[in-house]
Amino acid sequence: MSASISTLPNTPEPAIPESDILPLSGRIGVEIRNVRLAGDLPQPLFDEIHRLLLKHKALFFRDQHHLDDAAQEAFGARFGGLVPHPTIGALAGTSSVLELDTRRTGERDSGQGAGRADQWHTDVTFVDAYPKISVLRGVVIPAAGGDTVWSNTAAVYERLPEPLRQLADSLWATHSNAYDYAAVRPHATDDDRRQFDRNFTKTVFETDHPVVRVHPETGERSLVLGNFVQRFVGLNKGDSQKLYDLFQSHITAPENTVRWRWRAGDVAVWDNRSTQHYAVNDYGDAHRVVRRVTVDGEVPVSVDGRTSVTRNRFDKPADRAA
Ligand SMILES: O=C(O)CCC(=O)C(=O)O
Ligand SMILES: [Fe+2]
Repeated sequence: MSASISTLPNTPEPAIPESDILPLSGRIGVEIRNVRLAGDLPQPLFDEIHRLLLKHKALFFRDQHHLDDAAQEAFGARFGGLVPHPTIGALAGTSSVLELDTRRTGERDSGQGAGRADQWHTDVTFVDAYPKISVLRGVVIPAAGGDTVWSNTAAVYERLPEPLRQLADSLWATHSNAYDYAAVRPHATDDDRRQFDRNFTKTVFETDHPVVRVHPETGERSLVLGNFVQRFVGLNKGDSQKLYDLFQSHITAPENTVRWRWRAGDVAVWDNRSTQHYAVNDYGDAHRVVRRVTVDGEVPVSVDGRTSVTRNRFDKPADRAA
């Protein structure tokens, strides 16, 4: 006699069925279907989203048109306390939203050039306890272009040749928001430069992070680099640049990345402790607006148990900040 339903072991329904989890590449990123993001998601569903985030590093949800700033913040706050950007602050009327709008410079400039984050980076690594998770919502998306690419820096670390892994384990890097804007933005106007000084770097931070951090939730090791790195501790600029390029070349290798083609209403969530990302700047003058909330992070811990330190934090002198 075949087992009747009532005698089958009691396996609970998964909070997200397998068929709604779509891998987007071999090493990072899944799209999750049929979930309506909100601050009041049932706990089992939220726990599953959190578990998938730790596993896949980046999650993507289409058609979240119901989300406004407050609802995006409410969903983000399920992961922990939200933090505004340390120098730009929060969009008016929100507690922590950062807007990247290609038509708005000045007050709203992210410091990455008129809303174009086209440098490989991890968010806000110039402070010690930088955000652990970012939640980004597509608001205005160009008809073509404007994709974002993420890299899995834990997968990169795991696949480094052993001698490079050992080197990375032993290195520390100084990160700062006061990077060489003119070098990164050769076409920037004097006004752009002044806005950068006035907003993004009105307070300058210099923080030393281990190049390899141990993830506080998974125990995985990942690389902590990206465009806020100034130099490696104990190395000069020239040697630092070569080593940086070497490690970054592994991070930006297509095999370690996922690329998301945005539509308005999409939401991307990434584990900022084990990823870098890059907003592709290929849409000319087309309008693009995205809004981000970030969740307060932990101070990174190195493979030998030491923690990151902010070495320097100072306000720009009045003549630069004016
Ligand atoms: O514009 C994007 O797609 C990404 C912007 C970015 O770097 C961020 O929101 O942290
Ligand atoms: Fe970013």
